[in-house]
Amino acid sequence: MATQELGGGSLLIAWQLKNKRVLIVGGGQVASGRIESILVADANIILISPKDGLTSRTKLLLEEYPTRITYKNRVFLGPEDLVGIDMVLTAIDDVEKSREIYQLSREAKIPINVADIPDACDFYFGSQVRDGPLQIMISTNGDSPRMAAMIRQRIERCLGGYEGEAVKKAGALRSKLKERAPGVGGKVGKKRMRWMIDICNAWEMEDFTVLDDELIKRLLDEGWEKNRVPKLADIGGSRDKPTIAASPATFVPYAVGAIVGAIGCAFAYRR
Ligand SMILES: C[C@@]1(CC(=O)O)C2=NC(=C\c3[nH]c(c(CCC(=O)O)c3CC(=O)O)Cc3[nH]c(c(CC(=O)O)c3CCC(=O)O)/C=C3\N/C(=C\2)[C@@H](CCC(=O)O)[C@]3(C)CC(=O)O)/[C@H]1CCC(=O)O
Ligand SMILES: NC(=O)c1ccc[n+]([C@@H]2O[C@H](COP(=O)([O-])OP(=O)(O)OC[C@H]3O[C@@H](n4cnc5c(N)ncnc54)[C@H](O)[C@@H]3O)[C@@H](O)[C@H]2O)c1
Repeated sequence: MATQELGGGSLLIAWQLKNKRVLIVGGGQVASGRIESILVADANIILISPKDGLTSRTKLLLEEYPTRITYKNRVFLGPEDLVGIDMVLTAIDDVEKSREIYQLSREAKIPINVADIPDACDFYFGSQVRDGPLQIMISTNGDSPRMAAMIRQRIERCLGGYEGEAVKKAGALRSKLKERAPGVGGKVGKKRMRWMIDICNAWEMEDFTVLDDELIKRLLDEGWEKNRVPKLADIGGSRDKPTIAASPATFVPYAVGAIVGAIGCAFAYRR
């Protein structure tokens, strides 16, 4: 199989911004979208923009997140506004000023995005689908932001609405598993990864959404500890009814569970 030609794109990464300080210059429509993206990433915002230029969406965000956003009712002043800043985003209707802020940020080695000048960006924003911890980014690398938004809508139509919750529960299972079998790499790491892959492959994605603390404990007791891959029903869980306590007599061993799972998957993937 021929490989796709490498090049002409950008590096799509999930930048960890928690507790970092992000300067946003401008308070208009574009800035309000940037504010939301940065709040999602758990960073702190310093917003510089004269009050008369704030849109109602930006004002609402300032009201809703007073401790996460430090607001400065003025224009950008100069290098002093960049002190202690980890990332700069500008969304202002002033190209000269944007370029000036870009130069200052480069000198200070702070990564910057200038909303309307692609060649003054260290990184671009993308169109994104967000569902809890699940984020999907679409980039056309500057070729067509409108088409990026349209492709996002297509992806949204294909999703079932439960994927974010399923991912969140899989995350809860993984962290409980790591508590029982701690350590990075080595034999335990390999075994842990193998078991997580087997569980994810054997379960329907929707099944994860019903996992709670009790079911996670049972899954680890009956699955991880016994080197098995039980299905949701095997641990007393159900997508139709509330959790019931699983008695040892009702526990279906892995082999039977795998056959049922395979049939289930075959149905799930038929469209
Ligand atoms: C994805 C999204 C994310 C976001 O901004 O959060 C985003 N733009 C969105 C929408 C959008 N932006 C524009 C239109 C009008 C129609 C059109 O031009 O297509 C629409 C459509 C609409 O509003 O529906 C105008 C526009 N955009 C840029 C310029 C400057 C230029 O191109 O020179 C101009 C003025 C062009 C001119 O003057 O003609 C530049 C950039 N816009 C990017 C991102 C980066 C490249 C992303 C990529 O290519 O994948 C990049 C390079 C820099 C950056 O901003 O990071 C968001 C979709 C959110 C969503 O709905 O999902
Ligand atoms: N990248 C994109 O996706 C995209 C999409 C649409 C528009 N744009 C461009 O992004 C820019 C912002 O768009 P908008 O719709 O949010 O504009 P807007 O006019 O609604 O907002 C501009 C904001 O910048 C503030 N401002 C102006 N000069 C300032 C300064 N020196 N210091 C601090 N704040 C200042 C204004 O008070 C206002 O709040 C425009 O140039 C627009 O062409 C980019």
